[in-house]
This record gives sequence, C-alpha cells and structure tokens, in this order.
Amino acid sequence: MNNTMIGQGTKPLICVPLVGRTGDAVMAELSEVLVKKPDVIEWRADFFGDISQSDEVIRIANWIKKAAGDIPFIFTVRSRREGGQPITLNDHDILELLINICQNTGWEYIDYELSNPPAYIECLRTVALKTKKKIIGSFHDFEGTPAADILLQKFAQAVQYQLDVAKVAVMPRTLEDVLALLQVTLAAKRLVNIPIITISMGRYGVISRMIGGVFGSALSFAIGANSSAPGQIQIDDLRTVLTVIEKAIGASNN
Ligand SMILES: O=C1C[C@@](O)(C(=O)O)C[C@@H](O)[C@@H]1O
Repeated sequence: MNNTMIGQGTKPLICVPLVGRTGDAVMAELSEVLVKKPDVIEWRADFFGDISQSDEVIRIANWIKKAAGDIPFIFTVRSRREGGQPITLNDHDILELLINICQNTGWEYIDYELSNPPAYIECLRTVALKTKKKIIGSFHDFEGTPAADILLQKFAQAVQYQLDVAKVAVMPRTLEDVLALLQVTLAAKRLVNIPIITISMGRYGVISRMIGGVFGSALSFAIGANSSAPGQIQIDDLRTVLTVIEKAIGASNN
C-alpha cells in the first residue's frame, strides 16, 4: 500500500471520495475503490445520513481505517454554503465532530473551510497538533472563479493559520477562468511554503485536474466508485494521464 503524504513525491497524488448515504454503502464503496489503489481517500461525511450520530461516524471511520491500512485519509464535512449536502449539524456541531475524529481515530487529514470563524480554526488546529493530524484549509466556489488576488489570499490565510495544506476549488465560466486558476496555482506555489491543491471544476475545468500538478497542485480528485464534484474523471484515466505527463517531463531535457 502507498502511504505518501500530500506534498511528497514527484507527481500529484490521486484522491477518491466516498459519498455513501449509509454505513453499508460507504463500506461497499471502500471495497470498490481499494481495488483501484488510490493514493488518498476522502470521506465526504456530509453525504452520510447518520452524520448527527457521532458514535456511528467514529465507528465507521475506524472501520474504514482498519480496512484500508496505510492509505492516508481525509475527513471532510463540506458545508452547504461551499457546495456540501444539507445536514442538520451547525458549524459548532461540525467542529465538535472534527475534534472527535482527531481524538478517536487514526485519520491523517481533516478538511476545514477557511470561511469558518477564526476561533474555530485555531481551536481545531490546537487539537490537530496534539493529536498529530493535519488540516487542509479549504475554499470552494461553485458559482465562479474569483479574481486572482482573492484566491491568493486564501492560500495566505491557510499559512497564517499555520495549517498544513491549502486547497482552492472553483467553477470556471470560461476557458480563461481555467487559465486564471492555473496561473494562480503557479503563483501560490511560489508564494507559500505548504503543499497546495487547486481545482477548476466542471466541464471546462477537467483539464486542470490533469495538468494542475505541472503548475504546483499536489493532489487531484478522481472517481473511484462515485463522483463528489463536477468534472472528476475516472481514476484509471487520471493515472494514465499523470504517468504520461511525468514520463514526458522526465524525458525532455530542453
Ligand atoms: O474540495 C474538494 C474538491 C472537489 O470539490 C473536487 O472538485 O474534486 C471534491 C470534494 O470532494 C473535495 O472535498
């Protein structure tokens, strides 16, 4: 099994999401994706019907970890305001659940939105440090692609909070938006000293999922069993493309 952490290695890691509504569905998805050997697995727990039952969430998280061995895991509860599923938990409940995950599972990464109150982010960071978890500070815009300076601020914010990884996922309305996101990726890579992940979503943005690594994005999301966002492609296709790009870059000497 691969256990490379985000930001290590020469080519971007491939992460697949789990989006089942029930424990059985999540477990079935897990067996399906494990065969495809992703580098990282994300549980999008906002899709999980029993998310308000924290004991059940912890039980399944521990089951998943045991079944998947060394693969690094990301625990994500995407908020409604950033494109997540409607859930009954409020921001404070979500923070409590994330703390619970830090304290009671061996999961490596917690995704936490940079739009959360600063006090919540600092609280989670303190717990994460104590429990040796890493935080991915994230920002999502499913409507459009904000201007470069706004996106660059998101990366700077993640660094200010002393988080471990910074991630930006935005929706392009034009191909120019995709180019803008790639340009921001390159600028952010040069600006910040933590691993970054960038995604231009949807039909136009598909190409960013394949070539984002060239510009500095450390991870790309793909479909192992089910998709969690528009524009994700099948893991086998993404792996083929990333392998070809790595080979081509490695082979060229001018
Ligand atoms: O933030 C992201 C990126 C993503 O939205 C994508 O576009 O691939 C998929 C989400 O599951 C993940 O949490």
